[in-house]
Amino acid sequence: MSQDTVRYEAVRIGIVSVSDRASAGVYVDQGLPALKDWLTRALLNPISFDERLIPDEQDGISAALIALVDAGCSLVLTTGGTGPSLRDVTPEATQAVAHRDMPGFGEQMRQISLQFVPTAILSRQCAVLRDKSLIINLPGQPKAIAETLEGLKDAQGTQLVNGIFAAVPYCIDLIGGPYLETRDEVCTAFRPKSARRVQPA
Ligand SMILES: Nc1ncnc2c1ncn2[C@@H]1O[C@H](COP(=O)(O)OP(=O)(O)OP(=O)(O)O)[C@@H](O)[C@H]1O
Ligand SMILES: Nc1nc2c(c(=O)[nH]1)N[C@H]1C(S)=C(S)[C@@H](COP(=O)(O)O)O[C@H]1N2
Repeated sequence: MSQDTVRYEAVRIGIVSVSDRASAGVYVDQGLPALKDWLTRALLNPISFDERLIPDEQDGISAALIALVDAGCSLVLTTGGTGPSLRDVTPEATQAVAHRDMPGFGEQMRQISLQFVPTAILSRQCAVLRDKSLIINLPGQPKAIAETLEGLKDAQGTQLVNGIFAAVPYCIDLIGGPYLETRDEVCTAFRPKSARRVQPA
């Protein structure tokens, strides 16, 4: 058993790429690889990914989210389908399975994304809780995944605007999930002092 396995709790993460064209094979999906790449770089915990590539259909998206939560995913990230086009229904599908709303994530994502593109204002992305799972919508542009999760850094790596992932580990603590730990060079998780665990040497 590796040191990582001993020290860090395992986490199951659902990743959902919502794209009519990628799911139909018109273009190669870049959403799932981008999500896996960023999460694997950011987290020290061993991750098992449960992935779905599906079209922009509200009922199908909601069904996928419910299945991932029921399968024990503490975190579910979607990418795509958050804009104003008539086919963009990911926020509606997410709200339809919500037990509680977490509006701060959408607010912060739009703030971050405005540092990158003026059209950030067009994203209706949201986050919700369902049972013991946090579900977060990210925009569909593959580059937007790291931008929203990680935030904005300067050339020296100094954080200028916090990414939303900084708040995810503490949120997962509060809903009874595994204790998530991040690599600081990618993302520094914020927890109040009283919630920090001392790691064994
Ligand atoms: N899963 C994906 N893989 C690769 N590129 C994507 C993916 N999703 C979106 N993109 C790119 O980002 C752009 C904006 O994403 P958006 O979610 O608005 O897609 P869309 O225009 O609704 O089309 P579709 O649902 O068919 O991907 C797309 O036009 C495409 O260039
Ligand atoms: N960080 C970031 N956020 C972004 C973008 C982006 O390129 N980077 N694109 C915007 C655009 S152009 C749109 S239309 C909305 C919704 O995108 P979606 O339909 O692909 O989810 O996300 C916005 N948010």
